[in-house]
Amino acid sequence: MRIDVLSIFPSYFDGLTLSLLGKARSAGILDLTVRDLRDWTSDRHRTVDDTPYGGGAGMVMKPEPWALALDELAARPDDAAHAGDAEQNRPTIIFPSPAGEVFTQATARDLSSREHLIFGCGRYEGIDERVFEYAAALGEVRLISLGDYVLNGGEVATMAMIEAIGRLIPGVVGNPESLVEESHEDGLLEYPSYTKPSTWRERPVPEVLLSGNHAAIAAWRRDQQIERTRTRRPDLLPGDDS
Ligand SMILES: CN1CCN(Cc2ccc(Cn3ccc4ccc(-c5n[nH]c(N)c5C#N)cc43)cc2)CC1
Repeated sequence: MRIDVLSIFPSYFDGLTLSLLGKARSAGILDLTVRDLRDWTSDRHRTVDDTPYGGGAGMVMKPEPWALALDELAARPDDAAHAGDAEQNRPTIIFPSPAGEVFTQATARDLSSREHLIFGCGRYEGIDERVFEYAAALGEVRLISLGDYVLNGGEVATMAMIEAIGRLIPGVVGNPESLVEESHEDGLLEYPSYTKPSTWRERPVPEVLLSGNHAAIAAWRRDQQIERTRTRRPDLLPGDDS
């Protein structure tokens, strides 16, 4: 998979050279490039924002640098490998946005199957709306929100999405088994985990986990998942219409 990130704060993504994603990049499983949007400006001040038409607080990101950057990234030579299949060749262009669809594990799984993702990290009060229309001619455009709270830009959301997507790419996580029993993978929150010592500061590990009875352990874990989901996230339970 290829991932391109556009941001005016590219160093935000230095953390992606670490740990599992860093190893995946070194192993060639993940081709990730972070670019500074200002590289597509032409004035001395490398301007990317301006005042909003119609008034209002703050600044809006100018469309032209985005269009020039997306033109270049959406047509990178790697796509020539799929020159024959136009649809396969088109990237998925993701703009983090408080006005977007909410990012879930299902979104991560969907996006992890794509060939080429481009993340456009906005700042200020957002990006000129015409950029999203322009980008639709280059690929599938998705406005995606990390959740119902306001961040200062798209970088933190992009980091979270890349981590959630990246760990689903075959070969990134050493033991694919660990991707199965996770919160949200089966629609429920995960069961509690314990390790040595079996009693820690007078707190014992639940007896069933020491029993060796795998059927009883599986049943206890499922019960824990259901109980945790019922008390913490009833909205995830089937039949909940909240
Ligand atoms: C006219 N007014 C109407 C109210 N808006 C509100 C507003 C819009 C953006 C920002 C800052 N910002 C800029 C780019 C950008 C991308 C993602 C996110 C983001 N926030 N929360 C998530 N889950 C996010 C994600 N993912 C925030 C971003 C701040 C405040 C401004 C304009």
